[in-house]
Amino acid sequence: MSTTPDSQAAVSIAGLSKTYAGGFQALKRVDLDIRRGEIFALLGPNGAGKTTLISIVCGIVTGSEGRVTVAGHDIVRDYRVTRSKIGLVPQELATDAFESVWATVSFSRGLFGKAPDPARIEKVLRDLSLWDKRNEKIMALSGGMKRRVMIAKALSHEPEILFLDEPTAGVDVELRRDMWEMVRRLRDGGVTIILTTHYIEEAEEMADRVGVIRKGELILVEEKATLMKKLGKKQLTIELEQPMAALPAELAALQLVLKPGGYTLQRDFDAAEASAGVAPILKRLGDLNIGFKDVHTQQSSLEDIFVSLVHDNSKEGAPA
Ligand SMILES: Nc1ncnc2c1ncn2[C@@H]1O[C@H](COP(=O)(O)OP(=O)(O)OP(=O)(O)O)[C@@H](O)[C@H]1O
Repeated sequence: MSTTPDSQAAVSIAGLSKTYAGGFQALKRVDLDIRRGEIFALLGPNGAGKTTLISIVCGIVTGSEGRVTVAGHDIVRDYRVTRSKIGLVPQELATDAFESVWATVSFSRGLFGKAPDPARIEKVLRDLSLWDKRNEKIMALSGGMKRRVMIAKALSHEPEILFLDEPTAGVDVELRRDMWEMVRRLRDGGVTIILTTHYIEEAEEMADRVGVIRKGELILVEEKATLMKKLGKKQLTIELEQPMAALPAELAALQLVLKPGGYTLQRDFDAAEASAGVAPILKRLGDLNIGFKDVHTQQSSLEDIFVSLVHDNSKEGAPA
């Protein structure tokens, strides 16, 4: 277990624990390095410790043990420096309802000691489709627009690292897609993104790497693509024209299974063998003159993987 933060990382967390005043341990010796320029998705069920982790890095909550650095700066010793490098979009919409969008976002920049920069604020508002609303009071905006304002505030001081805590909870599909697009643009512009989410689809769509946290423990950190490859499954289903009374030995040798009723053949692949496996099976059926009406494959999603990690793995601990 590492105890020295990595100064090259955007965020380096070493041996971080948090016990709240009542004695509840929300984080247990978490080690995690967030690479510069990546989109990192932190997944976990309710109460797993995601907000606690983000809040510590952003200096809102104090850790009980361990060290965190942001771009090589200690978050406690160099608080002002590290905080100015971070933009935080919290779960709760917290902003002054009576101010205009423009004033709110400009003021936010000022809080970080940055000189006014109307061109920068204009760009942020335009990128978030808020430009037309710049003179409206926050209270007059829809929920989705208010959420955009929260993001604009977080971006107003040009952070290197953006934390998004459940960014699309409760937003409609269109806004969710817009936000994903925007997050990608930010990443392409060099911003490191850390997001927490309940929507596995969001992590699947967006993340370069995924971390899974459960009961305060980081049980897995993996490239999303590797995770899908390692733990993903594919299932091939073949609907036959004529039912089979029993599975012929030639098909059993291909690890096909005959489902009750005799009309359906099935075969499970792990992700590594899946792409190569389907065609030979279909060819073999053709050679044996076995007619089929339909063939489909189903791929397990990150959701299946996540559910199995969080629920089935409680005794074994982290997977290899
Ligand atoms: N100030 C606090 N005092 C005591 N316990 C707390 C405090 N804040 C959070 N907790 C507890 O710590 C645990 C982790 O909470 P946290 O908000 O970090 O989880 P989360 O993964 O972000 O969950 P959610 O997605 O529901 O926000 C929860 O059991 C929560 O009740």
